[in-house]
Amino acid sequence: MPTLTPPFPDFLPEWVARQRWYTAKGRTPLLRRVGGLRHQDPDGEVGVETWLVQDDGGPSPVVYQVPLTYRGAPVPELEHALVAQAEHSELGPRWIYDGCHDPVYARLLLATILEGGTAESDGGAQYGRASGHRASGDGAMGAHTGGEQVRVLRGEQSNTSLIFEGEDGPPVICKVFRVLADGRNPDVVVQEALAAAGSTRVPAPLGDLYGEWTGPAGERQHGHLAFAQEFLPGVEDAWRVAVRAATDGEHLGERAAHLGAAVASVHRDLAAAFPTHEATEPVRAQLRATWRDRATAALLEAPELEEHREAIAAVYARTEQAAWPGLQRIHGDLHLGQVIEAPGRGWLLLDFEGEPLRPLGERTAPDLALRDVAGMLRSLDYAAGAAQREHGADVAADWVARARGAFLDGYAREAGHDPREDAELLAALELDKALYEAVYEARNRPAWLSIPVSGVRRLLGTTAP
Ligand SMILES: Nc1ncnc2c1ncn2[C@@H]1O[C@H](COP(=O)(O)OP(=O)(O)O)[C@@H](O)[C@H]1O
Ligand SMILES: O=P(O)(O)O[C@H]1O[C@H](CO)[C@@H](O[C@H]2O[C@H](CO)[C@@H](O)[C@H](O)[C@H]2O)[C@H](O)[C@H]1O
Repeated sequence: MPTLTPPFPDFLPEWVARQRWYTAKGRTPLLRRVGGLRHQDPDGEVGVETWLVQDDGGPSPVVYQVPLTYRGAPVPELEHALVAQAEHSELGPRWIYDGCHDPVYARLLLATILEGGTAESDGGAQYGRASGHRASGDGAMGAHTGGEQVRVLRGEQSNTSLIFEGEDGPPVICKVFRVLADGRNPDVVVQEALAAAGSTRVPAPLGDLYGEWTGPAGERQHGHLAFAQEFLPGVEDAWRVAVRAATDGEHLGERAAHLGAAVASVHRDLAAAFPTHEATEPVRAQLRATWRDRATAALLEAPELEEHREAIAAVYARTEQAAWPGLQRIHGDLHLGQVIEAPGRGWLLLDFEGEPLRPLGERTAPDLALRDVAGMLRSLDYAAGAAQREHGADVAADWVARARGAFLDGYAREAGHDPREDAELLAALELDKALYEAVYEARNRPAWLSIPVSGVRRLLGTTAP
């Protein structure tokens, strides 16, 4: 049995702990291999292996996907992605890299998806599946022959996205899910359903990788490992557009209204493609209980909000008297960073995975479409906060209110009803989102915590948006 010195337990947990996608920041991962597989490098030179590891060191067990490549010589361009340098008892010195940054892994992944390949592994098989949808302007998806340039999308993310651009086919973005959940990933399921319904508000899904691993009780679990879709090069996301506008003192105006209309159109298609439910009293009580539980958990992680405990409960209680619209499938984690502006196509929505900190069952359950509206309203507030924080901008006092107003006007026109008519619900959902954000920032970007904390305080000053 060949051995590696140092062995994986000596370097992998420490490397995982430093990754942006590691969910239990500040703790030491306690990793256990629950699946994985070896890929065959067509040139037989680079070892490619995906590790699926369960971390028992956090508040609850999390399964991570860690693709690694093994090379016999260092690659200077991959220095930033070096996981460890080790000695293999048979092969000699090995440089071990984060596979997502290594083009050899990236091309194998895309080929497995687009060619519908199967790979056997110690934890069960992995299957690639091409979706049959086509990127706009070009149909030749199978023409990806491996000659394209591959790069990793930069920026703050909970997953790792690889971009393939070249002359072999239209550009593709392939998201490698870092945190795995037992069940089909909503990002894949929802985008596929919207594309099948003919929605023009999402990029074309191109295919996915599905795999198996061993669950905590020794049971077989399975879910999506990666998702490939049409990549729209050179586009800007709405977050950049909004922060720049806030910094430059420009109002978003019609652009915000179009954004509202795009969200309303996706909601209409989601309501047609997935089951809808009436918000019966037990359902309402259940949703309120979820908000309250989340608030309790948020106060533990952001203790500066503790003094608002009762005021928060009062905002939720006010929804008891309100009329509730029906529940439907929604985006679930909608913010400005999830929307891109594509030339000639307008705003497109991305990333239907839901809030990564919530359990999968909660993320896929029908919910109020207003939750997404609340997410965008919060995000416009964030954009102003970021313009001040990051760019020292003196954002006009009415910038946020006008952007939010225009967004809601556009939504109302397209949807045929105005979310402002559901003021109590919208306030509760904005508060729930701001509390989620406080937890997210406390864990990931403590320097930004003041943005959602001020948001919570502002929301508690009034119940109207
Ligand atoms: N199909 C696409 N075309 C162009 N850019 C994209 C596409 N998909 C994602 N992006 C860019 O990547 C960013 C992150 O994508 P997202 O799906 O939100 O990943 P994550 O789950 O890691 O947050 C987006 O904000 C956008 O800028
Ligand atoms: O895009 P993700 O699915 O990883 O979403 C997570 O990270 C987001 C930060 O990138 C976080 O969004 C918060 O910050 C945004 C600015 O960076 C802001 O536009 C959003 O309104 C705010 O919620 C998101 O909550 C989190 O789930």
